[in-house]
Amino acid sequence: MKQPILELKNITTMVNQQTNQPVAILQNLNLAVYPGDFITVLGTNGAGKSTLFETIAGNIVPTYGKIKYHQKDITQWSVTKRTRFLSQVFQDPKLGTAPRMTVAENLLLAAKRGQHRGFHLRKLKSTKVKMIQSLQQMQHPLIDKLDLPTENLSGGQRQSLSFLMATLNQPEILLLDEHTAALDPKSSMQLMAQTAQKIAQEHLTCLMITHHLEDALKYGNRLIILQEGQVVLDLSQAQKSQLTKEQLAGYFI
Ligand SMILES: Nc1ncnc2c1ncn2[C@@H]1O[C@H](COP(=O)(O)OP(=O)(O)OP(=O)(O)O)[C@@H](O)[C@H]1O
Repeated sequence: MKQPILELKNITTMVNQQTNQPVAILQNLNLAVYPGDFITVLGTNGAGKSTLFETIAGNIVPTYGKIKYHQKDITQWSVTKRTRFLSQVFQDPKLGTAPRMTVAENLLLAAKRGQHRGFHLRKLKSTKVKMIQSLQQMQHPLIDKLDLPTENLSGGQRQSLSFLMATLNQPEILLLDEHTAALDPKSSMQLMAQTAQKIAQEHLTCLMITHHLEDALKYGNRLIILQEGQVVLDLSQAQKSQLTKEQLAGYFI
């Protein structure tokens, strides 16, 4: 029996506790994530999906409950400490990349992430050769853009870079928070294909928030639905392969 990489046990996250109207955003939430899981996360606006990710990433410390990583209690671990095993891509293409730095410099930064070393432009040349080789292997569209400042990229290209940076060091856990939502349909489809390919090739463990029911059904081996801060449905690959988009939509009515 596989052990989970990550476990959320009875997580309750309260806000406005100092007022007379405290609100529980996550309510006694339980979730076990196993190695190689690709979990699509659905839920209506305000269901607590982003709060769940913030809690996993350490930006929010839960009011009650425990978070375990390989059975170790990491509930109080800082965001920085968690970046050793965790990477994120957000909805906003402007997040996740340094705008004035070139694509190559951003990739170099990502490659050095968590290594506590200084940033040496001198090292850029040798690292760039390796980058070009791996981008060529991937037939990646950013191959011609390495010397361009990131702020000059389109939203789709920038998001593609954010994804590349987030997965460069093969994180043990990857969180994708509607990472294709701000893109036009073509760019969104391209990035989603790139995402699925990378996750499959490198056996990454991933949670992906999406509002696209088709994507939630098409990708991943599990599908969960959040409602009022709780996981109300957790479907296996076999269960979700039996579901139609219309049946899935029924859970939201
Ligand atoms: N600091 C806060 N203070 C008060 N309410 C908050 C706070 N942070 C989040 N909330 C509320 O908690 C609920 C869950 O928010 P969250 O962003 O996690 O939802 P979501 O499922 O990601 O929604 P969406 O699909 O719209 O992105 C929302 O009703 C939000 O307004």
